[in-house]
Amino acid sequence: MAEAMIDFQNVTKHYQGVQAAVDNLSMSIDKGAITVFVGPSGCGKTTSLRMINRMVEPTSGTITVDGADVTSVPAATLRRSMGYVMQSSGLMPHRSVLDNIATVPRLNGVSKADARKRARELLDVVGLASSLGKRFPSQLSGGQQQRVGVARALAADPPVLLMDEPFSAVDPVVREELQGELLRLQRDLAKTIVFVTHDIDEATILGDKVAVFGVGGKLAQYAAPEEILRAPANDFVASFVGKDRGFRHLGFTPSDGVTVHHVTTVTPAELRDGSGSGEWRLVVDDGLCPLGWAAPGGDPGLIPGGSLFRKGDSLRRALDAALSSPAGLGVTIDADGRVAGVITATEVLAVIESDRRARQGAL
Ligand SMILES: Nc1ncnc2c1ncn2[C@@H]1O[C@H](COP(=O)(O)OP(=O)(O)OP(=O)(O)O)[C@@H](O)[C@H]1O
Repeated sequence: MAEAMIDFQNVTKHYQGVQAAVDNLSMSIDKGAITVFVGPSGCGKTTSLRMINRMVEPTSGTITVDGADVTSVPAATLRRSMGYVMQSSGLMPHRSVLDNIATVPRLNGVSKADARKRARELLDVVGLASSLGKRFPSQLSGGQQQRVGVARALAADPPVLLMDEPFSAVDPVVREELQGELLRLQRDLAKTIVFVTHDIDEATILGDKVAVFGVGGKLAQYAAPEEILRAPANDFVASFVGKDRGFRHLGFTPSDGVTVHHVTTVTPAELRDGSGSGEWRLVVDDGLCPLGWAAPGGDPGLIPGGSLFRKGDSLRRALDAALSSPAGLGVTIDADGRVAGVITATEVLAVIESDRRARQGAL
């Protein structure tokens, strides 16, 4: 079993005039993992997050971090010991990017030169060019500002990172990029991350565990994302997760049962010079990497292919590859990107169906 880093024991928060923003929350957050708080607006996610670093004080109950009651540490010290990233990056507008990142180390007594050196390293860690260090926050894009926000939160190398809707103000493409970056960073850093979002897709992509909060600040379900998608605890969770949860769940289902078939390949030169064929042929370069498809018949035109599938990918990727292919055949590649064969949509669907039956039988 994973080791706990943060523990909520019967934690309740009443703001004046609000029934209960958080209602008797008890949960244990794993060390070195990403835990996502998700739920509709006003269900107490931010309040729960902020009680961890005492930006908000609970009305009752206890929170411990690494075994110590948070009230045993002065609030300001506690806050500095955890990274905090919020939606509107929260950068200081009149300070350069480097100085923003260096803020907490400076407060902790690190010399200006050392703090800036560390800030420059962190720009690289979050994928920003060092030349951006001299700019002011307003001279960066929204996505870059969020990266700086992450760098600033990491500056003092805190074991715990609190992230409150950090990617919700950027467009979907940048958001996906930032999510990928966070997962990459986390593979190296293994921080204890608590991440708030109201987007269930973001929650299932990022979370090792997901806590679904319901109306009235009650924890409705707390489990691994695949478990929440497969077996929502109640109607509220089921409706929050949405009708397409079955499809999302495929993202966690292995594709072992899908057979990879041989495919006829042809190079662009062979395609130009040769005669037609009665079947779809996969056009490949000299290194056997896929370039596209040649339709049955004599037309030498190259038709762009769909998404690619690697052995070991999820059933969702298998289905994507098969359905997005103009030939109805999902191109399978090996670890080096070379063609390994093709999969058919019919067979992928048959595996999905047998997986569904097996799961129903197990319930
Ligand atoms: N400082 C405050 N004073 C009074 N009520 C508050 C305060 N902060 C939050 N609340 C109320 O507490 C409840 C929970 O708010 P909270 O911000 O924790 O929810 P949330 O799930 O993070 O919502 P959102 O997704 O909209 O940010 C809401 O009803 C909110 O109006």
